[in-house]
Amino acid sequence: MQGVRFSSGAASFSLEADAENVLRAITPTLDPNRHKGQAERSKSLLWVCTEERSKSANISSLFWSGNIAVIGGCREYTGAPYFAAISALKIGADLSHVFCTRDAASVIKSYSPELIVHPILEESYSVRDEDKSFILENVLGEVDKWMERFDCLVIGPGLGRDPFLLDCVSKIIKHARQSNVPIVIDGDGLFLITNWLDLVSGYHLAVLTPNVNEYKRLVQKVLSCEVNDEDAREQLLSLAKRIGGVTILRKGKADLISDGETVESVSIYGSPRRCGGQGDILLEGKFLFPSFRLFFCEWLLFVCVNCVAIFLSWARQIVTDENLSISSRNPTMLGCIAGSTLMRKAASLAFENKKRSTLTTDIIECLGRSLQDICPVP
Ligand SMILES: NC(=O)C1=CN([C@@H]2O[C@H](COP(=O)(O)OP(=O)(O)OC[C@H]3O[C@@H](n4cnc5c(N)ncnc54)[C@H](OP(=O)(O)O)[C@@H]3O)[C@@H](O)[C@H]2O)[C@@H](O)CC1
Ligand SMILES: Nc1ncnc2c1ncn2[C@@H]1O[C@H](COP(=O)(O)OP(=O)(O)OP(=O)(O)O)[C@@H](O)[C@H]1O
Ligand SMILES: [Mg+2]
Repeated sequence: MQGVRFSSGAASFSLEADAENVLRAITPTLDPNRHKGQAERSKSLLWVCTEERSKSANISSLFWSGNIAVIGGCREYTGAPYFAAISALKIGADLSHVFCTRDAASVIKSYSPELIVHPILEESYSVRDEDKSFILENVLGEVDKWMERFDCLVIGPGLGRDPFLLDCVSKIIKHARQSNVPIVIDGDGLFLITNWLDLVSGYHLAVLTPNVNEYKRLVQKVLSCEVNDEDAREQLLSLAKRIGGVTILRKGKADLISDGETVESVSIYGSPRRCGGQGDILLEGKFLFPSFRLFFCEWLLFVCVNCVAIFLSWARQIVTDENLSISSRNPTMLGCIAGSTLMRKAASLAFENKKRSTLTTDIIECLGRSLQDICPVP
C-alpha cells in the first residue's frame, strides 16, 4: 500500500508506511559474483539529510558484508540472543556473532552450529573487585578486534541487568559510536540507555526498539510524563527528537516509527499470539540488507529486532535512480519499516499453521517464506 503523508508543523506524518514497497526496494538481489562477507556497492544514496546526520551516517563506505553481532545472553536468558542472531542469518546476513557471558555461551552454541559465539562477558558474581578493570579491558579488546567488520550491533537481547556487565556494555556502545557502527538497542540495552541517555543521544545510527514497558520507562525518563496514546505520534516524535534524532520503533498493535523528523506506522498482518521472543526476531530485520553500516534498516524484534538490523544495513545501499521515493528517505526509518513488515508477515503465517501453540521458533521458520512472498527469487 502506498503511504499517505501529511504535515504537522515542521514534521511529516505518514498514516501507513508503504511497507512492502520499502522491503522490496532495499532487499538486495542474490548475486553469484559476491562472496561471503563482502560485496561491492555500486549504488549511491540520495537521502537528503542534515549535515550532522550525513556525517554520522558514514555514507561513503564502499563495501558491505552483512556481518551482524548481538551483545546479549547471560545466565538467565539464552533464548533471546539466539533468536536475534539466528534470524539475522535466516533473513540474509552472511555471518552472525553473539558476545555473551561464559555461562550462556555453551548453551547458545548448542542451539546452533551456525552462530559464532564469543564467551567474553562477565557478571559481578563471577568477578573479584580487583580483577574488574583487567576484565573490562579484555572485553573491550575482544570486541574491538571485530568492531570494524560489523555492519551492525544489536545490543540487549537477554543481556540481564548486572551492573558490571552493563558497565562493559556502555563502553562497547561508546566504541561502536566512535567507529560509526550502527546499533539497534533492545531489551536490557534499553534499561541501560534509559538510565544513561548520553550513550546514544545524538547518534543517528542508533535505533531503539522498545516494547510497552520499555517505552513507558523511556517516556517517563525523557519527557517526564506518562505515555499518551491519544497523541501517540506526536509523543513519539518528541521523544526521538529529545534523544537527538535517534530512530525509535515503538512495538505494539501497530508499530510506530520515528526519527524525530517523520513518523510512520506499520500495522499489516500480525498475529494475535504474544509469545516471548518475537521482539528479538524484529531486531535483525533492521539489518536485513547487507550493510547496516551504509544504510540501515531495523527489523523484527528478537526475530524482529534482528530483522531491523539486516534491513538497516541493506537500506544504506539503495540504488537511487530506480527508487527515488525510497532512497531519499532516512535508512534507519526504512530498516524499521522493512523489519516490522517482515516480522509481522512471518508471525501471521506462523499463526495460520500453529494457532495458539505458535512460538518464536515457528515465526523464525516463516521468515524465508515471508520474504519470498514479498521479494521472490526465481
Ligand atoms: N527466551 C528468552 O530468553 C527471552 C528473553 N527475554 C529477555 O528478558 C529480559 C526482559 O525482557 P522483557 O521483555 O520481559 O522486559 P520488560 O517487559 O521490560 O519486563 C517485564 C517485567 O519484568 C521485570 N524485569 C525485567 N528484568 C528484570 C530484572 N532483571 N530484575 C527485576 N525485574 C525485571 C520488569 O520490571 P521493571 O523493568 O518494570 O522494573 C517488568 O515488570 C530482556 O533481557 C529480554 O531480552 C525476552 O526477550 C523474552 C524471551
Ligand atoms: N497487539 C499486537 N498486535 C499485533 N502485533 C503486535 C502486537 N504487539 C506486538 N506486536 C508485534 O510483535 C512484535 C514484538 O513486539 P512485543 O511487544 O511482543 O516485543 P517484546 O516484548 O520486546 O518481545 P520479546 O518477548 O521478544 O522481548 C512487534 O514487532 C509487533 O509488530
Ligand atoms: Mg523484548
